[in-house]
Amino acid sequence: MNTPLPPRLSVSGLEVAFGGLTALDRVSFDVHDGETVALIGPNGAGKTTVFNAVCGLVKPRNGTVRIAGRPAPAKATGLLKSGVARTLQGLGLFERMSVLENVLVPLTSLRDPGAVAKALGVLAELDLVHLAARPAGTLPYPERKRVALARALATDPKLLLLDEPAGGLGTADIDALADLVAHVAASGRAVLLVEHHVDFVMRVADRIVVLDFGQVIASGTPEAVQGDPAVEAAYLGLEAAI
Ligand SMILES: Nc1ncnc2c1ncn2[C@@H]1O[C@H](COP(=O)(O)OP(=O)(O)OP(=O)(O)O)[C@@H](O)[C@H]1O
Repeated sequence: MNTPLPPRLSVSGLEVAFGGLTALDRVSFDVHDGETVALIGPNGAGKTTVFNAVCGLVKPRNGTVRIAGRPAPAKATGLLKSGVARTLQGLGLFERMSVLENVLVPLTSLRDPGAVAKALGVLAELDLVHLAARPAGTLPYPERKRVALARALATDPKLLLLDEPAGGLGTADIDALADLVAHVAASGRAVLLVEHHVDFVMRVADRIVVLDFGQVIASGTPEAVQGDPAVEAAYLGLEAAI
């Protein structure tokens, strides 16, 4: 009999406090290979803190983060080696460096001998080759977002963490992004994304985990979560009501 594989990401009983503020309270969820999970919730619900805890940027008071059954490494290079890549809300591009140089950064830190070929490959996949020599800071926002995504995909991660990937994009770019995320998941990768854009979430997520005041108040398929009274109450009065 085959032993089932552990989830690509398993967050269990996560508790994070900032001084007297409990930012995460016993948060648990899994993300499996080939699955896209969206983490949603009102402002301040704790979504970014989950990402930061997964990446070792904040230390939980309690709970565990496991990547493919092993404790998550705390350092950036360790995470890359474990097959984890992340995009940031603020993109975090090196503005004066070229698009190609930005995408090379994680590959170089892994001392990947095929770095240039891989970077060019991912730039081609994201229709960015023609911009490879341009300083990242000179590009329009949607292209800069694509560069950040290319940089995250360059190391061929098994788990991709996307922080507000649809934020600031127009309809056509969001459509293209949704197709890309579907393609990434269909290739067997696990995707965890934080997002406020409800239509995008409903379109790409296999499952949604809803946070409010640091607690998971609902989780399930987009259809199940959409009709959940606790979710409606959490969003009550907010423009982004799901
Ligand atoms: N470094 C920090 N020091 C103190 N408090 C923090 C810190 N980081 C986050 N918090 C607090 O923790 C709570 C959760 O914040 P977090 O940024 O994770 O929420 P979020 O759901 O990502 O919000 P948003 O949708 O606005 O990005 C908030 O009350 C926030 O003010």
